[in-house]
Amino acid sequence: MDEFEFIDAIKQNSYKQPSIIKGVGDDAAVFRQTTRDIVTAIDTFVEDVHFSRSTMHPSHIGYRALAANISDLSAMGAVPAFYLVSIVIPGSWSNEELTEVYQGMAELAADYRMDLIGGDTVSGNELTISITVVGYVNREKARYRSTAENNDIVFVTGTLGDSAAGFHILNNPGDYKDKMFYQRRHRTPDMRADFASKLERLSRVALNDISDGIASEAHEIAEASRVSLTIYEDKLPVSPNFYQFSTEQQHNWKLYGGEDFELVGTVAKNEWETLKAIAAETNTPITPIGYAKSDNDGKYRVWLRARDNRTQPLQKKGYTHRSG
Ligand SMILES: Nc1ncnc2c1ncn2[C@@H]1O[C@H](COP(=O)(O)OP(=O)(O)OP(=O)(O)O)[C@@H](O)[C@H]1O
Ligand SMILES: Cc1ncc(C[n+]2csc(CCOP(=O)(O)O)c2C)c(N)n1
Ligand SMILES: [Mg+2]
Ligand SMILES: [Mg+2]
Ligand SMILES: [Mg+2]
Repeated sequence: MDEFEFIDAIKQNSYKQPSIIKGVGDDAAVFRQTTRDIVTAIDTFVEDVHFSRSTMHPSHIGYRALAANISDLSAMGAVPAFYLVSIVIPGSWSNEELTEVYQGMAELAADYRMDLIGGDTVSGNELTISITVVGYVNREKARYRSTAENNDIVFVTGTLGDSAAGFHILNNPGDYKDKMFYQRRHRTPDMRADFASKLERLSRVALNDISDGIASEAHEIAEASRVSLTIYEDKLPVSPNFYQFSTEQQHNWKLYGGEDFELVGTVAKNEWETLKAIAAETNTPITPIGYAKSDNDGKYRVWLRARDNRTQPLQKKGYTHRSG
């Protein structure tokens, strides 16, 4: 299959989004928008950095690459609409495997009526997938990291540390409780897009998605909003059998593991009940885990409070690609 046959094989025959004017097949795609604001993001996934063939089937690789991007749209409160895929393909990947990568993306895209409207195909040394996503929000309704305020409640969706646990299990085969659950959370993470877009009913909410670990993302909210956050360690939600892992693994995975693609945010106390109602409507577990304070020394810290009330600064560490 040459480049052109490959593009032919992966392209959609019809589009679901009414705003599309030109999809795959020209020099660029065209869509029209008059009333809503457009939200766009890109994330890149590299073999042996973000995924490996030993722990992921090709369809999981596609699924998770698109999932991570939908997660960024969700963190903006946007409804997903389009995606474009740039792929670098090494000779060692077969046509069947590449088709499965795209099928993994298409499976998740179908849940959100997303259309594949373009991309780029080149050969190279490591399988590398960059996905650009486009979504919509109603005017002025994009949700930013920078809007947390004094006395807000800090909340998180779902459970933390499952993806890192799943990655550990895939790399260290053995007997584990809920093995399939953890593997699924790593390979095909749950999306919070429906919950996130309904948050437009709130007058204000700060949002960030958890790709690097809640420690890192909580700092991003604190710094962008110029507030300090206090998080209660024993309130951080974990899955029922998470206790099977060592204390150190639990601590590291839930705070710094990343790739859970849950949402962390802050909301005013008087809108907590509305937030809970939206969570119930969309079957989204949410947990209050702490609070925001503006009375600080200009450092905008994140504090971690242990069960015995001892409070320490939470380090802004997680999975980072470049240091120094
Ligand atoms: N190479 C780059 N060139 C231009 N802008 C960039 C580049 N890398 C990141 N950015 C921008 O920096 C901001 C933060 O990006 P970052 O990738 O940290 O966010 P994220 O996607 O939420 O996190 P993650 O990549 O861990 O999922 C975004 O506005 C992003 O578009
Ligand atoms: C083979 C393999 N090695 C390591 C990891 C773990 N990992 C990779 S990137 C990342 C953080 C998010 O990255 P980004 O900031 O690029 O979104 C994490 C936790 C993995 N999933 N697969
Ligand atoms: Mg990014
Ligand atoms: Mg993000
Ligand atoms: Mg991201």
